[in-house]
Amino acid sequence: MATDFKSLPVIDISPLLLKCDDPDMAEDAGVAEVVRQLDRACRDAGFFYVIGHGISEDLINRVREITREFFKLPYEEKLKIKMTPAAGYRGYQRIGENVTKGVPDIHEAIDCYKELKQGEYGDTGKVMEGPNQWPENPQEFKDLMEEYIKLCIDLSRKILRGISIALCGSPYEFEGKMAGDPFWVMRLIGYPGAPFTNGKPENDIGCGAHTDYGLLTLVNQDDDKTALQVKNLSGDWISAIPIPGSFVCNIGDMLKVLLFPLSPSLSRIAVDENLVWNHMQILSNGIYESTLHRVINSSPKYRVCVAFFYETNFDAVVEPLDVCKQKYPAGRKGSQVFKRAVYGEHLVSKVQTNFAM
Ligand SMILES: N=C(N)NCCCC[C@H](N)C(=O)O
Ligand SMILES: O=C(O)CCC(=O)C(=O)O
Ligand SMILES: [Fe+2]
Repeated sequence: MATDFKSLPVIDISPLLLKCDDPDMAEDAGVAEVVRQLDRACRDAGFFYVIGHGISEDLINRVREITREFFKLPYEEKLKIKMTPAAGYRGYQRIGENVTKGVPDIHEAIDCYKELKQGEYGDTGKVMEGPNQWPENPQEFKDLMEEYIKLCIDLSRKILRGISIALCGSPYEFEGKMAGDPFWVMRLIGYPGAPFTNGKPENDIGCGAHTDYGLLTLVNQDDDKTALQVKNLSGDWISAIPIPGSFVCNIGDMLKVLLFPLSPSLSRIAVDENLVWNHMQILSNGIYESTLHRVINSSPKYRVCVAFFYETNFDAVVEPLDVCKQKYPAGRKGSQVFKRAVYGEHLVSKVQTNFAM
């Protein structure tokens, strides 16, 4: 994030969706306005709400409700789809099992990932191999989620056409070699309601401050609790107050990489706090950054969030787009920083350190 934003912008992307299959879409006035708003939002906050996205509010709500029902099941039932390294880190994890910066997160979740063909990406890919583990009951669970995933993939690709135009003019920078076969992650997450002590909610950290790993995240959150917080330049936490039917959308580490040029000696994203580059950040030569965010559910009610992460190809070598190097040869802060990251390596290094098992 580059500014002291006090709220997150709302972007109606319907003009972009109308034209997004037209190679000349950038010349359309409606598209140009959406692109301007996306660019502003990515520079200022790295976060924005998306409305006019064409995914029915009914489906968005059903996906959260069926997730809520699953988390209500007895623990033994949930353990039938337990997440383990042998299962490619896919499946159910209990409260406190996911760890962020050494602190257990107060959430439970089902993690699923694009299914990889055996051996497709060598040793790195092997870590993530395995079929997704879906609950047996209710029966429609898997079908509903698979329908939702398809729509999220499609929507993300379209939003990225707009962001691509914002960065370099061509709508297709995030297709082909970079993200023509996009990896994706979906986390179905449940945050217990805050316990009350002495009449005050005890604010457990549902998910500690982090950035997301890939290109673009679509957050589908409960309408009636405010819990997701985004850090601005001054260090204030700005709440992503729910807007029913919207997605909270944010850019991840790979876009950051695409925008900033990495030290040639670094073959993967450095773990140092100040050197963490999101996909989006590398791709954009630092013009866009992935923004720190966290979750605190201070409502007494259980909160559900379905987060969809649209990433580059698993084996994409992400480095600044040529156009970004030309436009911003010295990077955003005036110092030449060359960065490059292999997305799959970044993901695996995260996943392997995310769990206390
Ligand atoms: N696939 C994504 N982006 N998951 C985000 C999870 C963030 C929390 C995780 N423990 C961490 O420390 O990264
Ligand atoms: O629960 C939320 O609102 C967001 C969760 C999140 O940031 C994540 O899973 O990466
Ligand atoms: Fe996140």
